[in-house]
Amino acid sequence: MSASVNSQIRLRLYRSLHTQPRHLFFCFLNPVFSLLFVFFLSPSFLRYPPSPVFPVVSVMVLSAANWHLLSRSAAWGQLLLRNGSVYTPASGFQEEEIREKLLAFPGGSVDLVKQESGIAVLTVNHPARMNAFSGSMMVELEERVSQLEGWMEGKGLIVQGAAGTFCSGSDLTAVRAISNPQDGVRMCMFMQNALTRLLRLPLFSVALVEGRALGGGAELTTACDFRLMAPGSVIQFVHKHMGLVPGWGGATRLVRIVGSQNALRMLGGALKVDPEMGLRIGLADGVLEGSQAGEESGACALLEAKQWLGRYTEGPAPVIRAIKAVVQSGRELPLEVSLRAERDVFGSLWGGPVNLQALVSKAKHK
Ligand SMILES: CC[C@@H](C(=O)O)C(=O)SCCNC(=O)CCNC(=O)[C@H](O)C(C)(C)COP(=O)(O)OP(=O)(O)OC[C@H]1O[C@@H](n2cnc3c(N)ncnc32)[C@H](O)[C@@H]1OP(=O)(O)O
Repeated sequence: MSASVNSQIRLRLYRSLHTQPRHLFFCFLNPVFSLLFVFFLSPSFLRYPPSPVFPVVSVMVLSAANWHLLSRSAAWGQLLLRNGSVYTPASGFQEEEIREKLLAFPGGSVDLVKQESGIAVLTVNHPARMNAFSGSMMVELEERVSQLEGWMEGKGLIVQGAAGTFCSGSDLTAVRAISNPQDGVRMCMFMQNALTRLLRLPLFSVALVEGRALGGGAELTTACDFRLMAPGSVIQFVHKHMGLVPGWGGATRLVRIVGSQNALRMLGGALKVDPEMGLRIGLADGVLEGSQAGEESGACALLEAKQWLGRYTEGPAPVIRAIKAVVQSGRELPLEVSLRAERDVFGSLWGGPVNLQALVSKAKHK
């Protein structure tokens, strides 16, 4: 197993022990049961006089196996519980039920193209409805995030909308059909899981905002590390006008990006944030030049976004992914847990091929 995979597992173990303290209890209980089993059921105890060899050797073997399994099981437990999700079956969230329901509202697609360069492009594709998320697109988004989680060569991700506009939120046809609170909350949990996992991916992600990012579309932009806005584009949390607040995690992430005062203004006033305002409040990380109009503009914007992202994704994948991993820990974890995670990620790189190569080449950072 590669060092970076190992460090990912350890990182998940930290998260798991932090967010699921009961794992600590099992870590303790499992060895205790093993010891009881060895001492009272071992053949040497069923004989007289008892020989110490079997229990001692068994305790040693079981302790090693226990440690290995337990440290892995907490991590893998977290992985099995859908790797970085907020809501799990343990917290009463039945993902399959809402998935079935969402699939009853088809239309559009969420397309993923992974490139050799380590940059992937995720396209929200439903132009007839300004790229609104149908139910099946929500399910597809979650599937694409799973694919990206398994993509060990990935360094960067561009999230865009098809046909020159970003995304107009939930498809109102689906919204009307599931307008009861129970289904609404389950849809919100499903999307919170998918978008949280999107933001936690160990690669640099950027939302390429052309045209409009409305409602859930505005929330999607906050699930990326960066936002690049094209001239004339708008990010607008229209939820207030819908008698709602954001539910896909957009408010929580927005506060972390622009601060609570700006978030209050944006949500309270359903403000239309243009590129200039986006830059001023820290929502946008860059504005595209985008002089091109018509059909060509989308391809140009994507090319520009790739070049913009290139300054962060230039270099070997393990290093790029490690950088995102330590920043992600700092974003989410308590100080001491994050410091330990940083130590482990650091340890996975120190003395590794890239590090040794850099030492040999005596790089100067002028
Ligand atoms: C759960 C709530 C929240 C969330 O998930 O967090 C949401 O996201 S709720 C959805 C919020 N979004 C909206 O309310 C968008 C409503 N639409 C508009 O404001 C406008 O359509 C537009 C996006 C500003 C575009 O306006 P314009 O350029 O004038 O085009 P059209 O209005 O003609 O739109 C073309 C076509 O697209 C359909 N459309 C647009 N958005 C949606 C949507 N979210 N759901 C379903 N359909 C949508 C629009 O109805 C037009 O279709 P036709 O009428 O069939 O031509």
